[in-house]
Amino acid sequence: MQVFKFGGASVKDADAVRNVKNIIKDFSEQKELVVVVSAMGKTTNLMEKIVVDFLKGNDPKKHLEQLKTYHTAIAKDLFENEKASIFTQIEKLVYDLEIRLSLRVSSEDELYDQVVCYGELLSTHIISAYLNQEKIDTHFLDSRIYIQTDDNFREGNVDWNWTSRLINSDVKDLIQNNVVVTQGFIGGTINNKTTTLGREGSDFTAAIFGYCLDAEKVCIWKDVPGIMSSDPRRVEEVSLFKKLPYKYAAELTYYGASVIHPKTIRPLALKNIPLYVNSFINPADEGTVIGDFEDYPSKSSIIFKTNQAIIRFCEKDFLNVSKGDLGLVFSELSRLNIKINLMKNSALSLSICTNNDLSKIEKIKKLFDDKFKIEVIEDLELITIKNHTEDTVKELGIDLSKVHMRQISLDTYQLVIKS
Ligand SMILES: Nc1ncnc2c1ncn2[C@@H]1O[C@H](COP(=O)(O)OP(=O)(O)O)[C@@H](O)[C@H]1O
Ligand SMILES: N[C@@H](CC(=O)OP(=O)(O)O)C(=O)O
Repeated sequence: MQVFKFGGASVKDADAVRNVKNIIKDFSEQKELVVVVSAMGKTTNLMEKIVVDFLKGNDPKKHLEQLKTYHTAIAKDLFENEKASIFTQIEKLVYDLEIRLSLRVSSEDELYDQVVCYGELLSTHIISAYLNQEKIDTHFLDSRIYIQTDDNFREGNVDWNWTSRLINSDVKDLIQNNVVVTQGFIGGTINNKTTTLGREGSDFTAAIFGYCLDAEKVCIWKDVPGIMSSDPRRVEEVSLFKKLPYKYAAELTYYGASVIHPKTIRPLALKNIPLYVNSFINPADEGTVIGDFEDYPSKSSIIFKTNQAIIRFCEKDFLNVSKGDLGLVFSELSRLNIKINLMKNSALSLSICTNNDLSKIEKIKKLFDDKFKIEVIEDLELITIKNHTEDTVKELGIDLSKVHMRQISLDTYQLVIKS
């Protein structure tokens, strides 16, 4: 069996959905298939606006209306029968969401997950109904019942044992006669609360299904030809990696290559399941395959990680920083799930480059205000060059006097600059 994943860009309008249908149709005649789908276009950003509006006490009606109009317009273009049940389903989902907003929750993060999931629920309802209309026998699967997580809202941790058992108990049978369509990005807890797996987490969902079902391969369909030496939106001259070892791909995603979610590689590598990255624009093209390959690429790749901040813990009263409870700093960073993307220490300070999550940074400031003088620099970008050469560094044309942090090793060159 195989797992396909289609992200927001691949289902952003009716023509895009028709293209996805053609890709599935070509394939589904011969094979068992699970299709993981994200929210349409930029819907998740809109869902986040609904949450923010609601928390500010503003009426989210305008955004709810936008949500309904966008999905209804796509459905109108796709469905021949204007009385098809999908139209009632869209209305009902948006109505449910409105009710959901008024129900009690124990935290803002919990509310976020209960709301944001509607993007994926809308897209999968539309796509599975459309595939059925197009005579592709399709089963709609609610992934919240199968992907079991803890209640760490906004970044649920997968319970692999239950998830694997639940997926195996049903999905293996379902794929015999149907294409199974399910949501990326969302899971559920033992108390039937919805959780999410972290922004852009649908790639990870595909890897979870692939792992649990011992897939022959997982294929994520993107708007690029595959994994390139850099983000083609940022760098003009890029080349395609045809083959990548799991470890190299894991490194690229760790440094911030947004083309694959960082959690995707591990489950697949553990079972030696190849991950294909293909273009939904040119589906017949070769793309990239990530697998158990020996050869580490030697060409340079440049990775941009935006929305970064530096937290600098500086000495107070000339006390060497290393005497100032560094162990405690690391344990609090870990407790707050603050990821260290780059780190540098000196006699007088410890600097950490991390994702610019203001609420977490505020917590750190409060915790260590008495021990260190804490400085925060925001609006930064972390640039990583793998296999750097003098030329690749020069081509970036960065004024080194404006660099906030720099680290160079034999095969990796990293710097943090104002974005
Ligand atoms: N090394 C890279 N190779 C290819 N694409 C990259 C790379 N780094 C970043 N990207 C970006 O990733 C985008 C695809 O990922 P994303 O937009 O998250 O897809 P989706 O939402 O469909 O899952 C591309 O449009 C490209 O701009
Ligand atoms: N819809 C979610 C999950 C996701 O993975 O989306 P995409 O596949 O479009 O990156 C998000 O935007 O975060």
